[in-house]
Amino acid sequence: MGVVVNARVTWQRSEAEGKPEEELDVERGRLGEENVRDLMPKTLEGQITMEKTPSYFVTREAPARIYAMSRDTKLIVVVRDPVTRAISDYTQTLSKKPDIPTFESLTFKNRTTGLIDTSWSAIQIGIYAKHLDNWLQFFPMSQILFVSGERLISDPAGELGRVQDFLGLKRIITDKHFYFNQTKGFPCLKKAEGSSKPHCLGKTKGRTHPNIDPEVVQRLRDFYRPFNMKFYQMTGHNFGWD
Ligand SMILES: Nc1ncnc2c1ncn2[C@@H]1O[C@H](COP(=O)(O)OS(=O)(=O)O)[C@@H](OP(=O)(O)O)[C@H]1O
Repeated sequence: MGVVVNARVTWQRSEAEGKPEEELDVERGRLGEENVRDLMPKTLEGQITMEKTPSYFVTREAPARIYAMSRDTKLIVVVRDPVTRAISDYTQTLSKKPDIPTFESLTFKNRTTGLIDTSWSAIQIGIYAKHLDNWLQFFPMSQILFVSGERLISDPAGELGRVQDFLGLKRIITDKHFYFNQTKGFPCLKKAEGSSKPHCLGKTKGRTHPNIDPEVVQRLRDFYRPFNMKFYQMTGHNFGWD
């Protein structure tokens, strides 16, 4: 969640460097593996450094680059229902560019035939099985943890429990760390490290989504179903999106 609660974990967030993530991704691509290490915070013996960039999972070159930097890297990916994910993605773009076409018109290559535009990134990113295939060329499943975005909201401590186990950390973060904030409509931390104040995620997390034509939503559900099934099979985990 971008807030360090466990002192064994140090955090690198790309936005913290003051540049848009896309720009940084390009820059990192040009920099080469050794220099990526230089961008990381200094880590003490026994500490874990985390780095988070949303586009890694869907970037073709990312698995090879990360493997070249450290083949022992543990990978954590938060996934949510790809249909909701696409709408959330669209909502984010809409907040920056209010003049873009409707979600419904961007979804289809041809609305009459119902042909979905899989080249639209909001749709492409949700084909998780395809992206995972790319990672499995370099990393075994045992080094990848998929966190359920839905459970991260309904049971944050439970999901964080899985993360801590995966990282070999003591379960320091428990139910006691969270409360449900009625105004925000999401769980928040009772207090962040070094502060006695509660901490919710920012205004850009948990935006209201626009209403989408239910027929379009259904068409997308049908589109994603086989990819979701494949993904459940590959991960051995039913995320319950269908
Ligand atoms: N605790 C809590 N508080 C607020 N929001 C929460 C929380 N847990 C998960 N979420 C969901 O996180 C979604 C936003 O994450 P992003 O996709 O923007 O993350 S990322 O930084 O781009 O990786 C965001 O998606 P939207 O609802 O579409 O805004 C939230 O649903």
